[in-house]
Amino acid sequence: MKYVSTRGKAPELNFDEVLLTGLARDGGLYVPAAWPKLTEDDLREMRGLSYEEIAARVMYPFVEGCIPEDDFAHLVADAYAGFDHDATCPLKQLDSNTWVMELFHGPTLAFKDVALQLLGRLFDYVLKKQGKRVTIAGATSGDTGSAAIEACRDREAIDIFILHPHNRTSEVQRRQMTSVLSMNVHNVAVEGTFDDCQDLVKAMFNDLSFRDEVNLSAVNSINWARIMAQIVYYVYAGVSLGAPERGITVSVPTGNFGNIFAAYAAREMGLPIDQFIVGSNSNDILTRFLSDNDMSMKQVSPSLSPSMDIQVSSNFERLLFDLLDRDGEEVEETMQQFRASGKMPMEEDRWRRAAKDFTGHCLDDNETLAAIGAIHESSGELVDPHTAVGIIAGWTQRKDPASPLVCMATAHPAKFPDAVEEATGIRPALPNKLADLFDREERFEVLPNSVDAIQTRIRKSNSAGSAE
Ligand SMILES: Cc1ncc(COP(=O)(O)O)c(C=O)c1O
Ligand SMILES: N[C@@H](CCOP(=O)(O)O)C(=O)O
Repeated sequence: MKYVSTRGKAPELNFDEVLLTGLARDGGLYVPAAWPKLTEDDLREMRGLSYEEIAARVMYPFVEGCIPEDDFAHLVADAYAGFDHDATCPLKQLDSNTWVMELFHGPTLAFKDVALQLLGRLFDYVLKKQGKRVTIAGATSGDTGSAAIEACRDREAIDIFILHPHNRTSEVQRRQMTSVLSMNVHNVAVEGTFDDCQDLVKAMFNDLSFRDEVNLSAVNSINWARIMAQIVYYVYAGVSLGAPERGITVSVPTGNFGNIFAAYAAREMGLPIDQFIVGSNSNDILTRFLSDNDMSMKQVSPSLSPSMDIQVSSNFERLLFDLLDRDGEEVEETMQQFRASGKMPMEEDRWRRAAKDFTGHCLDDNETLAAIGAIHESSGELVDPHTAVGIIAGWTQRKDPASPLVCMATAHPAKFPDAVEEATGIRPALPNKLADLFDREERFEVLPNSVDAIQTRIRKSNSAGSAE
């Protein structure tokens, strides 16, 4: 499998290069040169297989040529062995034709574990084979950070720096990151928003001499391997609910567009998906784009679903690449205009193509609280604010009531206990593995929103490491 950049100028890479590279050297994102196909028979044969077996089958074409099939199957099985549900990502029925796919049974209680538990192992495998070390820089609005830290802590060939927006994550999210005291883990609270953190990471990747000096790698969904691992649960949901004979509708609480893009990738591979529903909070740039072709940035406002407090959804560029018929130059121009003017130019017929498959819906904080309450009352389920946004988006926007609606439950309710308690009167307890989270020592430093400050911090740590 070869990978190409959405901006068309970076070299084509194979899987292990893509894994270590993160952002392409031309500023684009890597995608497969062609989508591997799942035939109807492939889908039928997956019925009744375990999550791990389906995962190994779905992902193997993406790594073929770099990792032998047996080794890959072992890495996959090991990645999910620590999940605390036998089905790994169970599907729970909410009403006669709505399912919730629980993606939060990994170590840090969010869907990020599904990809990052595998990524940590893939990094280890490839770095050992190549005798290399990397510095990982990641941006988080709360969940990627802890999942990445958990996946990379104490790994010999990795130093990991995670930037989170100071005072803009939930306390549980912050403590999950900052209470990991491993020597190779560095938490930085940036005086800014998640978008600022993400821009800092991208700026470090675009500084080619810095990225080569420290061997920069990524754990955010700019890294193709993240998307690859997220494709699996859509296939798992689809075959569990009748694929290839029957399609599904998916509803996904969306921020950086990685999760919903993985659903799109699953459809490009052959899984029947009838509709993609994008749920947002009051930071509603994607909903405005899908309803009115208005992709214009506004000031980001903090919400009860902080992991979606975002304006620039990185992975939208991967969809844009397909909407612009894989013309890298046009993608680059469009992205530059978006960054310069704050508004993405999009021709009507291209926008119509996107709006035909994708539907957006946004909820403000009051509606989110009401949603958590209503879902609890009607089904008995406690859901976190992100999941609630996705479920209501699904219920209001599904076009075909006969198509099974699968809503992605992206975080455990105990990650956002204040909102859940306000909405239902019930404070969800942290699972035992995190019961002492509020007693653990924390370590992080606060730095200004400045590339220089972050680069200096990374260099300082690298030179201390090499002096030891
Ligand atoms: C709990 C939760 N839900 C939804 C999202 C949005 O997912 P994505 O960024 O893949 O669109 C995130 C963050 O990414 C999250 O942490
Ligand atoms: N909501 C995310 C933001 C980063 O998204 P990613 O999927 O690109 O890693 C978070 O939890 O940090």
